[in-house]
Parts: sequence; C-alpha cells; structure tokens
Amino acid sequence: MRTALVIGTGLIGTSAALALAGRGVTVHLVDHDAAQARTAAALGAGTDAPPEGRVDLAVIAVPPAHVAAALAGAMKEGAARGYLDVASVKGGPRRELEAAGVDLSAYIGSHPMSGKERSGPLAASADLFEGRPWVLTPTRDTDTEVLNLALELVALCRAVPVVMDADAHDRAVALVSHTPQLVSSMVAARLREADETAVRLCGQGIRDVTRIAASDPRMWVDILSANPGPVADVLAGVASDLEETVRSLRSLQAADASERSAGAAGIEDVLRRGNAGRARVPGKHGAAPASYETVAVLISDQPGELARIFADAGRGGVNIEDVRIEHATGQQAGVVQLMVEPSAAPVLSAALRERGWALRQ
Ligand SMILES: NC(=O)C1=CN([C@@H]2O[C@H](COP(=O)(O)OP(=O)(O)OC[C@H]3O[C@@H](n4cnc5c(N)ncnc54)[C@H](O)[C@@H]3O)[C@@H](O)[C@H]2O)C=CC1
Ligand SMILES: O=C(O)C(=O)Cc1ccc(O)cc1
Repeated sequence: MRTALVIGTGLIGTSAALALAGRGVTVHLVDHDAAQARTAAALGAGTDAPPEGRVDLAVIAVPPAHVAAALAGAMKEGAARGYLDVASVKGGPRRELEAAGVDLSAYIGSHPMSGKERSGPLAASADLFEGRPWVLTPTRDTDTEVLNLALELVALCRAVPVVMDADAHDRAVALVSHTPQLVSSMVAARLREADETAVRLCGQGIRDVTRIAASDPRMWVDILSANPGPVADVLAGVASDLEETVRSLRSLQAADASERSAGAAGIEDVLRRGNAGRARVPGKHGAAPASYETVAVLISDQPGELARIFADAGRGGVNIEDVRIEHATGQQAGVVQLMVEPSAAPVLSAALRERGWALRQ
C-alpha cells in the first residue's frame, strides 16, 4: 500500500495514520472538523491536503452512526481502491449500506480491539494497535484485493488479524467491551454523590474497575445504539447475578444460621464464577493467560523514576511482562508492580535491591 485516506482523524483514525505514515505510506487526512485533521497532520500522521487521485485504501474512522454516510460519500467520489471502517459495531453499518444499495465488493468492515477512554487526535499513538486483535468481517462479496489491503493495514499497524462474521462479532463485543463499559460507568456513578472522605480511600481496585467510565458518553451512546439487543442480553445476565447477590447479602444479616450459610454460599458462588471467567482473559498480545509473579517496588513521585526501574531491570537481564502503578492518594510516592516470569522474580528482586530500590513484600 502506497497511499491512504483517513476519514475521521480522532483517536483511532490518527493512531492508524501515525502507524501508516511511520511505515512510509502517504496518508491524507480529512475530518468534518478541519481543526482535527490539522492537529493530526501536525502530529506527523500525514497531510491534510486532499489526495490528487485515487488512494489505495480509505479508512473510515468516524462514529458508528456516521459510517454509512461517510463511506457512501467517499465511494461516490471514487476516492479509493478499497474502503474499510473501524466502527465498534459491524452488523448495523453493513445493513445500512446494503439498504442504501451501495456496491459492497470494495468494502470491508473491521474493528481494532484496542482503544482508550480518551478521544481525539491528541490521544492517538502509533503503537495503539500493536499486538492487539483487529477483527475483519469479509463476506462472499468482498474483493480479494480489498481483503489484502485490509490485511496489509493490520500488518502495518502491527496488529493481529481475526476474521469473523459481523453478527458474531457484535455478540462477542457485547460481552467483552460494551457491557463492561456500562458496568464500569454504573460502579463509577455511585461515587458521584459520595462523601469526600469515602472518595479519598479509592485504591487500585476501583481505579481498575472504573478506568473506562471516563469514556466519551456521546461515542458510547452511538456504539450502544448500534448493538442494543446483544448488550441487553448480556446485561440481563449481570442483572440476575446482581439480584441473587443482593438476596445473598440480605441472608447474611439473618438471625437464622442456616439462612446465613446459604447467603455465604451464594456470595462464594459468584466470586468463584468470577475467578473462572477472569482466568480466561488472555494475557499480553492475546497469548494464553500467564501467571506472572509480582515484584513490588516503592518509588517516589519524581520524573524519570519509572525509566530508572526499567533500565535497572534490563541491566539485571529481566524481561518485564506487565506493569501496574499504584499511587497513594495525597502522597508523593507510589508502588510499581512489575510482573515477570516466576523464575525471573528472585533475579529481579536481587538486581533491584542491589541498585538501592526498596521492595515491598
Ligand atoms: N475509542 C475507542 O477506544 C475505539 C473506537 N473505535 C471506533 O472508531 C471510530 C472512531 O472512534 P474514535 O477515534 O474513538 O472517536 P473520536 O471522537 O476520537 O474521533 C472521531 C472523529 O470523527 C470525526 N467525524 C465525525 N463525523 C464525521 C464525518 N461524517 N466525516 C468526517 N469526520 C467525522 C470527528 O470530528 C472526530 O474527529 C468509531 O466508530 C468507534 O466506534 C474502535 C475501536 C476503539
Ligand atoms: O480502553 C479499553 O481498554 C478498551 O477496551 C477501549 C475500547 C473501546 C471501544 C472499542 O471498540 C474497543 C476498545
């Protein structure tokens, strides 16, 4: 692929453009808000000048409700040899395009399974998709040339292609992305009116559970509006667990000992089912879940501390598999949890101690 047109230069469009531009593709950037395209261009994602002729691939990276119109417009202009969208929902936009009578042979629906709770070009990064699944939904009608262009885009973004049927994709993301977004927002909503003294106690657990609650509500209304049935089905299952859990908790307050033990069993059951589900979440880069050991290091909240730890771990010959950072509220200190292969944990601990780091047990 030598040329691309990115329509919608927000988080996803600009991230893809940065990856393509960084690998030598000439990228043209358009957005209905010209300032967004200018910002993306200033970040090195390409040029906001229009292409002179037909580009190889047009990437439609606008909110789901605007995909069909943006795509139909670009196709009418004959802007590209192939067209691909990145919307989080695949069935709805495809049906809209079919209803509009658009020739879909030059189009492929896609969805990079990577994002952020922030929007816009300033949140973009060239490595956003690295090692992450990128779903492609070709049909019998999709031109092989277009599928190949899509595979090239995924490879240039260093993502991992996953081919799926559009409706199966929508049911899958209802489970792994759309319902979690709602549940995260609902937990975070409890904090809105909470006492400041309670909020000050927030630790890493609630930070993990509510991270995506900071997402843009307009974008999510759009995404959920395009996938309401599958999300309602998954959420109904969560609601039934919630009702059962409330009943179990009430039983724990009962005078009768056997009712209390039934309550405890109910709570244990939901927690155990949670353990089993969590164990199925793939590890880094979609690999099988790995059990790492954690080495916890105390750091002061100063610039360069993290870089220093990583450099010291590297000098000790240890590969860090994953990392979490816990900030203590109101303190100039935190704890960095370095996750490593179990055999590397003692090596890392010794290397860090030797270089003066304080480890937390
Ligand atoms: N945010 C995320 O984490 C992920 C989002 N997606 C999908 O990627 C697409 C883009 O999302 P983000 O980049 O997060 O949103 P964003 O809000 O950062 O960017 C969207 C951009 O599209 C522009 N736009 C809207 N309508 C347009 C139109 N008709 N023509 C041209 N430009 C238009 C907006 O001005 C904005 O700059 C959505 O379809 C979303 O479902 C996919 C994976 C992850
Ligand atoms: O921030 C995260 O961890 C996400 O999971 C973001 C995300 C949001 C929307 C998508 O369609 C895909 C990924």
